[in-house]
Amino acid sequence: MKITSVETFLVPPRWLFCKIATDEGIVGWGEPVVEGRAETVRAAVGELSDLLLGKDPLRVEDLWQLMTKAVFYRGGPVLSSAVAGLDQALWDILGKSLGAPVHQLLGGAVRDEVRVYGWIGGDEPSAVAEAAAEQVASGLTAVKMNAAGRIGRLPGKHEVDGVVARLAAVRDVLGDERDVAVDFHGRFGVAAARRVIPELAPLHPLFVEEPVLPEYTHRLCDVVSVSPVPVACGERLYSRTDFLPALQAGIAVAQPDLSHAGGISEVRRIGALAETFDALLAPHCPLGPLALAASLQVAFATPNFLIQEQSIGIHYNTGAELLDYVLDRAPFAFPGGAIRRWEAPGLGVDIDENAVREADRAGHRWRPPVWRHDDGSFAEW
Ligand SMILES: O=C(O)[C@@H](O)[C@H](O)[C@H](O)CO
Ligand SMILES: [Mg+2]
Repeated sequence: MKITSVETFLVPPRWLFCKIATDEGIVGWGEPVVEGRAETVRAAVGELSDLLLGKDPLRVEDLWQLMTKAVFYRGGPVLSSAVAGLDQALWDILGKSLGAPVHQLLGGAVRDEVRVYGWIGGDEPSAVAEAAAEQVASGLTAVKMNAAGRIGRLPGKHEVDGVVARLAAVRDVLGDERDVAVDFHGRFGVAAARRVIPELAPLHPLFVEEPVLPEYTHRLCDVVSVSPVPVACGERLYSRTDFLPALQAGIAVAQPDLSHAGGISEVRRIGALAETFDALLAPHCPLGPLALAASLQVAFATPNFLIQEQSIGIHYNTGAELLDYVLDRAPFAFPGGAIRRWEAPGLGVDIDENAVREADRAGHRWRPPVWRHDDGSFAEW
């Protein structure tokens, strides 16, 4: 089998899909994207396709080695995301060529369903509580909220009280049976995270996420060591070697994104590395159907797995959602808050190619918001 073409599609709300075609008619789909830089990743995919055209797509690992190493300059969000989506498409082709779902190729299923969570937004405690109620009504048993909106690196009492009040309002709606995780988004500094997390602990968040920015991973241990709540991070880490210091710092939950961290091939290895630190895998995924399917295939076959993020119904992906791009929506249903394992070959996604081509004609220009503090200086989003 030989690869004959690599195409990309810029689809709203903020994603990029790729399609690898072969001379035997089998095609594979993937999602190579980093949010806000879809066109940059699209260019990187175009350059990487030089390494793929004419090659045997079934040699997934050899092609992964080429894509990550034969470029000399390696790693980082753009290149690793480009490789990630192409890697997903290669696994899709491998599975389809063998008539097997990817999780079977990864050693077979270790679980029958994957618990999923959805994001909830809102500024005031009442707004975030309302968003939580909506997600509970949709069937989810777990949600994730931001700790705070625009906030100082060293928040004062009023701001800290606000963070606690937001989580308390959500806990009220969820009761004791459901779970809520709290995303700090790197907005707090190390000292602030050390101060705030113990105050959140009585409300039992499932984990706190990105308490420090990825560039301060060398300070992560100072947060983990005083945190009564499990610490998670990884959406802005792109490889095994990026995860090593975070795991050494003691994170409990590793959150590689299947579309950022080198795809199925590398996230599989990040999961194994995490296991040697007694850490769990909970892939990041505010993305589309291919990224979610790749995450689920890994989850079905990974023992040290916790929970999966998914973007259905979240409000910041406005105008389109992942179900718009699939012909068969049934696999993405989450009765009881969990997605059941399904056995279609490859990634198991029935892509609506017409919808994808149509969406690409409109494209998108999604960018992260730019925030400022009251004094006019830059604020972390
Ligand atoms: O954990 C999450 O889903 C968020 O931190 C998103 O990754 C961020 O808004 C960029 O998409
Ligand atoms: Mg996050």
